[in-house]
Amino acid sequence: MSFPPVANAVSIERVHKNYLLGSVRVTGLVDVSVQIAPNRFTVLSGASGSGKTTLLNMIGCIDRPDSGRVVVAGQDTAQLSDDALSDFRASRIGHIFQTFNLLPVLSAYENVEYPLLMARRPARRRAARVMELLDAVGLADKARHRPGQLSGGQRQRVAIARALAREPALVLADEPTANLDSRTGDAIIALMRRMQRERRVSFVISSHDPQVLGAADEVIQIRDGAVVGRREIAAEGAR
Ligand SMILES: Nc1ncnc2c1ncn2[C@@H]1O[C@H](COP(=O)(O)OP(=O)(O)OP(=O)(O)O)[C@@H](O)[C@H]1O
Repeated sequence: MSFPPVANAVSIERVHKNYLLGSVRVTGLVDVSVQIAPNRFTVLSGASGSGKTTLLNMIGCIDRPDSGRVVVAGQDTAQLSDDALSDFRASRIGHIFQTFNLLPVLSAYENVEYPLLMARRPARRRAARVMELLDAVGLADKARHRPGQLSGGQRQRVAIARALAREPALVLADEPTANLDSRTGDAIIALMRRMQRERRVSFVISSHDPQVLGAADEVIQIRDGAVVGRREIAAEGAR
């Protein structure tokens, strides 16, 4: 399936989100408006508890805002029922997590294949896609290994391949280097950057890792649930 190009990968308009902890209201996001251009490597930065994960969860359709508009890859998410939102999320958004979140009983191959099985892709197309992706992340020779037989960096490579399996418009990564040593983290950042450029996909990453910030096209600073600054590093295509 092909999709028309969109002006913004993400458009967030006046989003508010609170959490209830018992009877206590905890602020997640306060009146956040932000546009994220497509085909870029955008980093959300901020101290612990500032609201990065909450914002990423809004963009990733994992959670809905209390009020405001969330448009992802041209789709106003409020227009979708919960089931349609799950389908949209699975087909258009890839997720990468701090703790990798691979299925431990499946091999690297099967972990990458899983979203394609869910999408009912025919077996031959699945096999070609999985091997192309494992090759792209440098793990073609580890296809039969389970996560427990792989290093942290290798597990994150599998997770990157899995996130890209369905050719999403957007890949979201929540602190993707937090559980890796700095050298492995650097390699993972370089891999994500390369995938972003080669596959013309938008990456939005929450991180306070200086190495991740250093790789960004743009940094969006979050504090106390609000966007407090933006730093443009380079125009798209200029890096
Ligand atoms: N499910 C929840 N229930 C209650 N409060 C929550 C929930 N999720 C987040 N919060 C609160 O919302 C605020 C923003 O949290 P969030 O996880 O978005 O921050 P963060 O910037 O991602 O932090 P970190 O870098 O530590 O992951 C914090 O005060 C947090 O305690």
